[in-house]
Amino acid sequence: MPETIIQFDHVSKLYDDKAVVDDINFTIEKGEFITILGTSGSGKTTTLKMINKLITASQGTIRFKGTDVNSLDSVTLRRQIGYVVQQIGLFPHMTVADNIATVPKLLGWDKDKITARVKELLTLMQLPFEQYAKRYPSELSGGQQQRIGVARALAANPDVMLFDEPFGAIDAITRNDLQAELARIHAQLGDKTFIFITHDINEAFKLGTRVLIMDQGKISQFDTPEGIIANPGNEFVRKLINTAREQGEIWRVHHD
Ligand SMILES: Nc1ncnc2c1ncn2[C@@H]1O[C@H](COP(=O)(O)OP(=O)(O)OP(=O)(O)O)[C@@H](O)[C@H]1O
Repeated sequence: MPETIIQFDHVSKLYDDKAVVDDINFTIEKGEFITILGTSGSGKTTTLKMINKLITASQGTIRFKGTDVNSLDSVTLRRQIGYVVQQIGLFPHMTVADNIATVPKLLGWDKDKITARVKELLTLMQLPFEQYAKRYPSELSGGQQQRIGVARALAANPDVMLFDEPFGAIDAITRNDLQAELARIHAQLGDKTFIFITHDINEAFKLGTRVLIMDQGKISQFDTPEGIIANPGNEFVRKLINTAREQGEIWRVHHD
């Protein structure tokens, strides 16, 4: 049975009377990998930040596991929601292990449990503990730093992970590796819900079990990649798919 984890019910966000998120409705089930795709300024980040209450909705109701987020304490809510952004924000003066252990330490876990968790997460990220635990962020590549950012967000075992363009500043080859790793991690963790913002249609369609497409504060379409390709919901979605197709043409090789 699908189990709803997040629900937006007529949610809007207004700045100076202008709706940047405009009366949106959607439901996310536990264990899904949702990608949010849209042009710059379409309201993706605002939508994501309303889930963990970094931004408060102006209208409507957002439910986390059935409870209105407004009636939940922000700290308690955020403990259940990991958050990864492009500007990773690792603490530069702390080792990799200490960075990953930030939240477990705040929660007062004992030392052995923290070390075991750090080891487990570094293994999951395919960064050997012996080699990486004592390094500082400046001694890692951008892609490795991003993996540590993901490990840190996963440390206290949240139900939901929010990703705001985490691979935006990463080169194409590393980005491809990180996409594959994230898909593997999601599959390996089993019941975690991932919500991932990207500008990149290929990334969105490759990673998402469903893709939520936003345009000017509204949802253009929310469906599986196959469903969207087979049946684009409106002109904006059709344009988006055609643009990706045209870009793909560049790589077509003629053999004769
Ligand atoms: N604090 C604010 N005050 C006024 N307007 C804001 C504020 N924060 C965001 N906006 C506006 O809301 C709109 C949506 O912003 P948002 O960051 O959600 O877009 P986005 O789809 O994530 O864009 P991008 O892909 O460029 O990050 C934008 O037009 C932005 O200028």
